[in-house]
Amino acid sequence: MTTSPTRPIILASSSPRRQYLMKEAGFTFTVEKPDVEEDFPQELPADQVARYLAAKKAEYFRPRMGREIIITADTVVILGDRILNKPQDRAEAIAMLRDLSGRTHRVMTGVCMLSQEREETFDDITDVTFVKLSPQEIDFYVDTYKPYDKAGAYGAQDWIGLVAISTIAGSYFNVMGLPIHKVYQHLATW
Ligand SMILES: Cc1cn([C@H]2C[C@H](O)[C@@H](COP(=O)(O)OP(=O)(O)OP(=O)(O)O)O2)c(=O)[nH]c1=O
Repeated sequence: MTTSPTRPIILASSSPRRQYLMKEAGFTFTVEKPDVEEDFPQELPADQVARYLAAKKAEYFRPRMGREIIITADTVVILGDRILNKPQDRAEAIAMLRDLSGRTHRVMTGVCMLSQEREETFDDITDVTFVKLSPQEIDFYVDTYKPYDKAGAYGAQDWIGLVAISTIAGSYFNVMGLPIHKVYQHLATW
């Protein structure tokens, strides 16, 4: 039922979760990896960071674009007005999970679609509530799952998502890395 656009799609992402979601939604695409430093201006409001970084990843491909549609994305975790990106090391991962424990945070994924003629950027928000986690549970998770490639130091699809997420308001797949329902809607207009 998925009608892929007539132009080839490049999913420019190294995230296996994004590749999985695009495939399961029925799209045909090739994968390339953006090689971009994921930094952003400090003065940028937290709710614009995901879209900014998605657009930055897409810009990387602009000089080499043919007739494809490039799709890039970026997922950030926002706690209060702090952005939690990927943890640099074990200590930072543990600190992030201690902060997330027993509280509600916001997950934003920004998506950028780029062709030679058109650029579209959008995002999606999911509010996620964690139960309280013990220091032992946090240590176990970090040491076993090594969530260094994940924003906020956790994967909703991992053990911690199963035992710690009490409520989700919004798209679960957005938390995993791609608001696939919005990608589907937007691609129908390309
Ligand atoms: C919060 C959360 C994040 N994540 C992942 C999604 C993203 O892959 C990652 C955030 O990093 P991103 O920079 O968004 O993506 P990436 O570096 O993995 O891939 P690329 O830039 O090549 O597209 O965290 C989960 O898998 N589960 C979760 O619950």
